[in-house]
Amino acid sequence: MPDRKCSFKISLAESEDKLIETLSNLLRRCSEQAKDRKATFSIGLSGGSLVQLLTKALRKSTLDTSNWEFFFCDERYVADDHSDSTFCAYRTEWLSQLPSILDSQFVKADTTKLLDECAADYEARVKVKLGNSHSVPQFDLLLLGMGPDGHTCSLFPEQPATLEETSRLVIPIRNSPKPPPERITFTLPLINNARDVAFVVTGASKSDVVKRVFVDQDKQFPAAWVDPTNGQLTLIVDAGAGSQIIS
Ligand SMILES: O=C(O)[C@H](O)[C@@H](O)[C@H](O)[C@H](O)COP(=O)(O)O
Repeated sequence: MPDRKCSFKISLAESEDKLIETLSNLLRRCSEQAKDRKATFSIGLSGGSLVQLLTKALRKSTLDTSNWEFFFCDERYVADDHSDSTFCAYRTEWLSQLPSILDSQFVKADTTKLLDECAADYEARVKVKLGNSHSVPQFDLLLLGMGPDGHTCSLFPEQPATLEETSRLVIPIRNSPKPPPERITFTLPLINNARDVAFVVTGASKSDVVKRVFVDQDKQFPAAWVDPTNGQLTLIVDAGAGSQIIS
């Protein structure tokens, strides 16, 4: 197996309840560790199935989320109230299920700006919020999903140049192979500077790509580039997604 910079842990959950418990334990650990360091807990969100899973984990955990700040590891370039918006997906879900989480706790992209400006502006917001305007800010936790093509955030295998970005922390994406075509996304320098990065991947249809990304570290898949420099990488999988990596 190729080497990693980070410490890597796999958590295999036998049922959805177990997976939610694992996710809630991760949230507890990361938020408690953050509390020892500073006033807020910064967490980067992804879309897809994570919206529901995270909602269930937060409901189960009864954690105090009042000092948490929610960012978006990627966002679709649509209006905030559009059904494609990842912010809208969380806000809609949490309004009824987690009403204690306030709108002011979301640091969202301003998609009224032109796409390039929207990405640059989000990078600036991240830097201001995380208090590091000169170097790369450090998230406490990034929660990532992975598509069947091995994409993560909005870093797609068809757009390998996005993986080579070294200066910008948030970039615009055009012609995304997965609709909608315009997006913004965190880049690897920001992702790999996080303290904790966790992938949550479910479903037997992803078992092959899970093996190729997390065991073979096959760099044709963007998710295989995630390797937090001084951080912890966790892969949370259900029995289906993990079937080819656990003997
Ligand atoms: O913006 C998007 O299109 C989604 O956020 C997407 O990137 C998602 O995170 C992955 O495809 C995994 O999604 P699932 O966990 O639902 O398979």
